[in-house]
Amino acid sequence: MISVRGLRKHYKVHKRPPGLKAAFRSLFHRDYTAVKAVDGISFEIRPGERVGFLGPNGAGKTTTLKVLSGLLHPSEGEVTVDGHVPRHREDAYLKKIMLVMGQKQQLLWDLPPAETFELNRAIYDVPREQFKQTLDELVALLELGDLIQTPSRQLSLGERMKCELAAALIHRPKVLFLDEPTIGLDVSMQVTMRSFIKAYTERYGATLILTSHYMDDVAALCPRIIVIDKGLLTYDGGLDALVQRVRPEKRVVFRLEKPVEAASLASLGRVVSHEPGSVVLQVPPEAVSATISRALSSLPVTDLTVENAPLEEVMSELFAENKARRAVASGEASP
Ligand SMILES: Nc1ncnc2c1ncn2[C@@H]1O[C@H](COP(=O)(O)OP(=O)(O)OP(=O)(O)O)[C@@H](O)[C@H]1O
Repeated sequence: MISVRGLRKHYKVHKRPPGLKAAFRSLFHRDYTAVKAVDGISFEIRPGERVGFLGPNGAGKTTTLKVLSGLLHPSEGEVTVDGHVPRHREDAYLKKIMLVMGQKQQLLWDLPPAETFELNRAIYDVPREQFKQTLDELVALLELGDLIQTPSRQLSLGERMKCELAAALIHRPKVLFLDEPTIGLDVSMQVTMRSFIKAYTERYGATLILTSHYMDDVAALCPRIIVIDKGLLTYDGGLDALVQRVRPEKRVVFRLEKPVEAASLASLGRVVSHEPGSVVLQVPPEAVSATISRALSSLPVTDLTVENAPLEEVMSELFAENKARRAVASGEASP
């Protein structure tokens, strides 16, 4: 469905030193440097897959999504989506995809979302009957109700994001590019958006590429993740496999009937947190059952759960690993 081979996107950026003299000189002679936003990445995505596209700030995620949706031309490499070359921006292609960027809006500011929906219906040439059916579904699934008749400028951020998503789905795209769709939303709105996106992709067999700095979005939606860092692909595989590779240790969470002394925990494992009513230990996977049986005989345990490390920690550890590897590589490269 999506094929990316050797994609590079380098931006040419004008650089000049500060000061009036430099400003004057730059009128006649401009110096440029290349920003390697994406520097040779390849991946394939099958129809109906949901993939998290992750990386630290400035990694090249948005740039890649813009290339995939045809807004930017690649500097090098081959990209196809469902047999189309995105940069040709054929009508047939634009009818199959959608791009929603959490920080950009397409809703008409002074008019109700219903007007944007109608405009998109006309742009995408959606038959009236299908439009009505899709809109009814979207209104029900996203609980939009009367919001679609309220001027967009009067909507809260979360209400607006729900309407943004609905506007982008009016033509029932098969491929969704979602760039930070839950940014700035409160926790319950994030949950609503996630379950809606999942329901939509399952219902229509749609393919999803999602970027998000909220790991709960990724955990809820994406069995597979692709990580890029400084324009290079550093991981492509299962989310679970990444957790096992980066942070194989397990967290055992014990709920306690009464507080315990810190000294009684030291021999059980690494203490991640210690509260009056609970304690969290980090232990290697092979030591989980032994730790549990020792804890049950020495602590007033009322309940316990075994968990993986939080995804945020796994990702920040991976980014730190990548940074350290780059530092070593550049150290080795320098004389
Ligand atoms: N139009 C542009 N001109 C020059 N450089 C750009 C342009 N757009 C992006 N960049 C640079 O390209 C790099 C990748 O940017 P991009 O927006 O793709 O990153 P990102 O992974 O989406 O980051 P974030 O998580 O912060 O949104 C950054 O160094 C950014 O400064």
